[in-house]
Amino acid sequence: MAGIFQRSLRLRTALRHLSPQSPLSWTVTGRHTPLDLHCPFLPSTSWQFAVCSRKLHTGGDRPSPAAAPDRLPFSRITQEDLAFFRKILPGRAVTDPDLLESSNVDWLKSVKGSSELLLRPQTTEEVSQILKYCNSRNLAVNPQGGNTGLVGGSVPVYDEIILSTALMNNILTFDSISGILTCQAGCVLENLSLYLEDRDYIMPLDLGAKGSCHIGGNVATNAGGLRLLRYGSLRGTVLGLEVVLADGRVLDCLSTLRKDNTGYDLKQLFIGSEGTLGVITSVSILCPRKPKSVNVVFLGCETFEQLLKTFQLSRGMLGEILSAFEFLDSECMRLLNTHLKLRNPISDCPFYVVIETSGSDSTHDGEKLHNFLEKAMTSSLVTDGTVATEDSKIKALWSMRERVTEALTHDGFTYKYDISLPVERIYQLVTDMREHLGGRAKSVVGYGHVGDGNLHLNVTSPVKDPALLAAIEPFVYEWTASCNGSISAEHGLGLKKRNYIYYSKPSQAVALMGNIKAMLDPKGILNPYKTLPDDLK
Ligand SMILES: O=C(O)CC[C@@H](O)C(=O)O
Ligand SMILES: [Zn+2]
Repeated sequence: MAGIFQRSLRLRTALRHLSPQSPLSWTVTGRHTPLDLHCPFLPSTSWQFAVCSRKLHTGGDRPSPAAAPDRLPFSRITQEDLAFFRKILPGRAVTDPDLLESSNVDWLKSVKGSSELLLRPQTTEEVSQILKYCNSRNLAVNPQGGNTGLVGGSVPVYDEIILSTALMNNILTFDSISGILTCQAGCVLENLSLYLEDRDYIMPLDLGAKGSCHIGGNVATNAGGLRLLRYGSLRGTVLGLEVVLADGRVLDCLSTLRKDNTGYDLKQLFIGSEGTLGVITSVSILCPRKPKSVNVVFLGCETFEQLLKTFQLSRGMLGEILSAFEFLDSECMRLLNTHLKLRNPISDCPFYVVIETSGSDSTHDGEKLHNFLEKAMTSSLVTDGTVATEDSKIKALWSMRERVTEALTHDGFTYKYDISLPVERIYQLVTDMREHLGGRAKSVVGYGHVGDGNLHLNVTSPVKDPALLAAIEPFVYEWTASCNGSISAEHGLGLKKRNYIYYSKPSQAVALMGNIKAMLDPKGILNPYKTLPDDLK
């Protein structure tokens, strides 16, 4: 009883900060979590595949394990090739193995290539020269941005040449009337955010990895992140792209127009293509105005049903100011406590919610948030909560959600699933997975973007465990297909998930993807072994 009293007291105290008499003026700052890699290095054979010939719920075959992909017959780099690259990129054709090390391995340290050449172009013209040459010589190329991907798409699998966009980091133009930013692909997302904030705008995209990911990589993977609920996907906010095709031709679709119905919208082909159809060199993007008032609350719910009702209530009562509705479960909280020593800001609950509002009037927003929280509390939807009023606390609250991925890297080997489902089903998969595994895993955690119906299901084990993997897959994919969900909501397919594509796409669609690949990259030199399934190679 005392506990319940204390909980509601805390929320009531928090609500007082939201009264119209004390309007809020919070801002959310610095959400980037430095990437701290301490997980043991895993051998390059650590990926596991399953192949299924068509979508399961339409009556396909059961997937069966397959080996790592065979190295396709690309040429090996010769001294003449090196001389060419050194000539066109003086001092920027890197062969030192120590310098290549971090570009050869992914952020999770689960995929490791053995590339011997890293190219660092600065201009579109240089990218064009590189690809023209590689295409003529049949040299495979791995385009790389900030290398923060989670599906092994951003690193070489064998000895593909790494083409980094790191030095293509200039902002080209910014139109302060319409909020359209045009920049090179290698601009770091956080740098773009800072640039825009000085001009009263923000990026429509925000992710935990913003301190290192590149906008070109974000577009190439159609990254979702924390603001999608409010500002929509990159498919809507990217207005134009400049792309270098496999043979070196430059496709200039760098439009800054909101409306353009002159035939096919070709840029869409490259958004989410994971570097398999072309190398994105410049991006123009529509940016929202910087909100004048940003508020963050952290709430606890007893059941996922209550959490969903809280989401429904927030949509109704907060309306257009709702900018994020994220969740994590108590297992995530345990890992945050254990591995990162982050303290739960409220009392222990089975589920936690991070809600962000972004609006233009702090009094109005504070009032709305106050009424919403009052209603959520009196309807017994939330059992505890806290409201941040200072920057440091706001940052701390966001950390509880943003640093779950980092906490997981300290929990052993992690099997990661990024699933899109009808929102009312998203936690059922976690519950069913726990029951299905019956204690064989170290941790089974669920978190993600409630507002987008996107679950991040992660299963850990002390070491890589093929028997555990066999229990997780294909169960997780069959479960997802049975709800007509997607096996990749926002992380892409990369190397790790590509052979599961048939669970979420009909075979005719996959075949058409193969036709498009063959038309744009007939020799298959761009990011081989990624996105497209083995049976299309
Ligand atoms: O690590 C993951 O599974 C999710 C990473 C990211 O998409 C997030 O939403 O935090
Ligand atoms: Zn996510």
